[in-house]
Amino acid sequence: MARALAEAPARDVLAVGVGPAAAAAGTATALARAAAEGRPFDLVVSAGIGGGFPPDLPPGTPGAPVGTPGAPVGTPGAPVGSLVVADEITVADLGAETPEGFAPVTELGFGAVTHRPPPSLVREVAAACGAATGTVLTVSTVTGSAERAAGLRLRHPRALAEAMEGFGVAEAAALHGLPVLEVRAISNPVGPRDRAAWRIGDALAALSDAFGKFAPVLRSWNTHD
Ligand SMILES: O=C(O)c1cccc(C(=O)CC[C@H]2O[C@@H](n3cnc4c(=O)[nH]cnc43)[C@H](O)[C@@H]2O)c1
Repeated sequence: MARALAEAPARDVLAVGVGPAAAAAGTATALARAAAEGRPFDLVVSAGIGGGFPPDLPPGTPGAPVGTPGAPVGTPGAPVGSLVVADEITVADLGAETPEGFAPVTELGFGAVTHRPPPSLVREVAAACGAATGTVLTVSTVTGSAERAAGLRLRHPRALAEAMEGFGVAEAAALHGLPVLEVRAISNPVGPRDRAAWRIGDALAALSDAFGKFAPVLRSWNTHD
């Protein structure tokens, strides 16, 4: 989180735990405390590792990997080791199962399922660190099957990645009228559970490298969107 100060902006790094509820509670508490102390934040960044949806390239494309079954051909994805900056932060499993399939809470008449970070900030941060931009889903359960991956991809064709905190952080930021950004370094493919394939160390190294590259953007970014 970054604070507007007369001199260099201050940054606080907070480990808020795993999952949207812990992330929302931790973020909201920190924002409220800072505001009460007269040192409010002006930007909230949710960052961590995440699962990347494999790209579904047209058949015959050289080197085309096997993507998510059921995803429209040509759907982009996020390979392990890559970076994603969310242009949409969407909660994927907040809703109800109905005979017609999953219904998001918005269709039931409640709340929100998507937050949109400021487009210019997304563009500038992604350009600075070589990240792809797209939807990052927030889930409460790490996807562990091809069927669920395919279902998510069908409902969210723009999704590049899934993680577990972004929507919670975004809800807290929205409550405080603050812009939010989500950055994920891809540690594993979204799909059938294969714990041995997770590259957490490499993803954390990529994330820390990315912060070094886009920190100047955060410092100079003004809320002009
Ligand atoms: O299942 C395990 O053995 C296991 C071991 C270490 C970590 C985990 C996690 O589930 C970490 C969740 C943590 O990382 C983010 N994350 C990373 N990849 C994904 C994913 O494919 N789907 C959802 N979340 C993911 C998440 O934001 C959490 O903070 C499991």
